[in-house]
Formats: sequence, structure tokens, C-alpha cells
Amino acid sequence: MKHVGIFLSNTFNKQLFIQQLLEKKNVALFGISSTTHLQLFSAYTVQQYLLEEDIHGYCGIEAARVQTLRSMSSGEQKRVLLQHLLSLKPDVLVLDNVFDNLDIATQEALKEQLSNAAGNIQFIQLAHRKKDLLAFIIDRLMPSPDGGFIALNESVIEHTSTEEAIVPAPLHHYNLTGNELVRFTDVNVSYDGRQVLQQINWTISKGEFWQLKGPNGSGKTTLLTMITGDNVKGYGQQLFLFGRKKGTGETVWSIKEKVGYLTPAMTDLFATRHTLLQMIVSGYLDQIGLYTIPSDMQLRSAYEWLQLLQLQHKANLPFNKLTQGEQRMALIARAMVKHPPILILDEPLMGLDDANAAKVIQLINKLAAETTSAVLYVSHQTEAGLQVQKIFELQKTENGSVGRTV
Ligand SMILES: Nc1ncnc2c1ncn2[C@@H]1O[C@H](COP(=O)(O)OP(=O)(O)OP(=O)(O)O)[C@@H](O)[C@H]1O
Repeated sequence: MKHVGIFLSNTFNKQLFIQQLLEKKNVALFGISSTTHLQLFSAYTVQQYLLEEDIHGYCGIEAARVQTLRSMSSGEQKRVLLQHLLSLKPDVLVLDNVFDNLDIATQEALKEQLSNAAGNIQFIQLAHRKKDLLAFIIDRLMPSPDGGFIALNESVIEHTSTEEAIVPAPLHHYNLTGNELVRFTDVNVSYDGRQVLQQINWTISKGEFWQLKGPNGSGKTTLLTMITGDNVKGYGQQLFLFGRKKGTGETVWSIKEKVGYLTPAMTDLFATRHTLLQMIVSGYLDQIGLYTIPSDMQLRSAYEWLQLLQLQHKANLPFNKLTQGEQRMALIARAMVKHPPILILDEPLMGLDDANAAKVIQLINKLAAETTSAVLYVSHQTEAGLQVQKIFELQKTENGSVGRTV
């Protein structure tokens, strides 16, 4: 079997390459012919199956007969899809960022599963992080300047630094008494009679730098939606947000204005004609695009944020023309412009290559150290360079996940 691992930077046009693979164009290098049965495993494939389920009620994956794909956590969705694709026994399975979103235990189980299938199925693995390349794949490539592929050079990582730049000052201050921002006291959550979270006790105070960790399906997203005011399961419980018990007359808006939020899925919301500068300014106005005229002060401040990101020369480019790494940094800045009491970064490194991940880590460390915002970094992955102070870890039990501070 000629397995191939390809390390791609975020500047590479992966969509086009995948399309060519699926259409079996320019694929002789990989030993693929017009009769090859080829399947793709990617975030896009998950979306296709979800769409199928939404339209027809069933997506063809056996596990989704028991629980709908839509109600599974993102990690669970990927796991059952991969299982399903392996069961189809294709000649070639293209794996696009297979380990994004998967916890360590699941990653290990998948590696074993893939390694067991490696005698029967040829894998073409596309990865943005070198550490994700499967050990049993010996042939490792990277794109060459002439449009082909060459052997992977293991040592290249380009790097620019935001260390010297200054974080722009806040334009207004929040009037919050006390030190506590969020407090869960013995909080329980069940879905359809199945307990997901059990007696959660967790306090986030001003200026702290937390990581929220836990295996797939352990309830991280559920906890986040309780902090952002989006989950009705918070009512009637000992959940305190910004000094006020949930369900005592607060508005969702009064919670949301205090939370800066980034999830990689937000990138799609900005696939419009808005420029990078307009996109950053929209963070002041809590809009997805820019439909209100910003003040001069807001514009000046947004420009200072671009200087911090070293993207001032791209201020007037459409947001969707930026590289994935630049888009991610801009989304973090947009979530941060108001210096919210809490900045939530949900899997902020997802899909980024090594060089861009290093830049984003540096930016997050800087924001955590040099602003009064509490930063909540959400991921199962431990990132060596990230200077988190405290970790809240969810562990699954039969009666829902329990949490502890590590
Ligand atoms: N609306 C819902 N209906 C039924 N079950 C749900 C619903 N929302 C979440 N769940 C279940 O609750 C559990 C926790 O899900 P959640 O998305 O909070 O986990 P997670 O830790 O964020 O997972 P991942 O890392 O895979 O994204 C999962 O088992 C999921 O299937």
C-alpha cells in the first residue's frame, strides 16, 4: 500500500486539491485511476451527512439510528463518520485533518484502527500540524513551488513576532463588582433523561487564564453555552454569571456583551464583502457585518489592533481574501476589541498549520498577560507554548461528567 502523508500550510489551496482527488485528476502520483473507489473524510463530509439527516431523517450511518448525528458532539460525529467510511472498504480514503477536535484517547484508538486497516485501504493523509502525521506513513510530502509535491522538509517553520507590539487600550470599562465572573455550584445537566454533567463546581475570576479540557462528548460545549447565556439548562440552578444568579431577570444581551467569543465556525459568517478593518470594528458594535457607522475612536482603535497583528497593510482587503491564519487572528482581535470580562476561545487552533498555530498561541498568551480579561481556552489538546494558569478538566462517568481543577 502506498500511503502518503502530505503536510500543508494554510496558504495551500486544499479545497482545489481535494476536488481534483475526488475527480481523479492529476492523481497518478498517488497510484489512483478512474476505477479507484475513493472516499473522503473531512469536516465537509460531516456537513454533507448532517444535511442528509436534516432532509431525510437518516444519514446512512448505523450509529445515527440510536442518536441523531446532529445531537452528537463534534468529536462524536467525526468518530462515527470515520467508522462508517472504513466500513465501506474504499480502495483509498483521503483523511483531511483527521485529528482535529478529537481527544487524546480517541486519537489513539483511531490511530490503531487506521493502522489495522492500512493493509487493505490506502490512506492519503492531509495534515496542517506535523505532529498529526500518522507514524506508519513513511512517504511524507509537501507542496513544491512548481505546483507538484516534494519530500517533506521537517524543520521549516516561518515565524513573525507580536511580542513587542502593544495591546490597544480599552475604549470603555465594565462596571463589575466583586472578583467572580462565573460560578457553577453543584450544577447538573441532562438531555433526554441522560445525565451529561454531574455536580459541576467551577469559579472563573477576573483576569484568570483557564483551559477547559475533556474528552469528546464530555460536556465542554454544554458548559460554554451556559456561560454565554445560550442554554436553558442554566435556569433554576446555582449558576452565577457576572454576579447575578441565572434566571433572575437578566437579559441574554447583558450576558453576551460581557463575553468575547471565537469558534472557527464563525469564519463562515464573515464570508462577505466586508474588509478586514470593518470586520474588526464590527466587534465594537456586536454585529456580524458593519451596518452602523463606527466612531473615529473605534476606527483608530481597530487600526491599532491590526498593527498588533501586523496586518495593517491588509486593512482594506476583503476578509475572505486573507489566509486562514490571518482570519483566525482577526477573529480573536474582533472578539477582544471591547476587552470583555471573559474571552472564550473554542478550539482556536483548529485547522491551522504549525507556523500559524505558533503565532496564535503567542497572541493568546499576550492577551492573557497584558489585559484584565479572563481567557478561557477550550481544547483537549495540550499546547506546549500556551501559558495557561489553571485547567478545568471534565471526566466522563456513567452518571455524567464530573469536573475538577488541575
Ligand atoms: N441537544 C442535545 N440533545 C441530546 N444530547 C445532546 C444535546 N446536546 C449535547 N448532547 C450530548 O451531550 C454530551 C455532551 O456534548 P457536548 O457537545 O457538550 O460535548 P463536548 O465536550 O463539547 O464534545 P466535543 O469535544 O466532541 O465537541 C454528548 O454526549 C452529546 O451527545
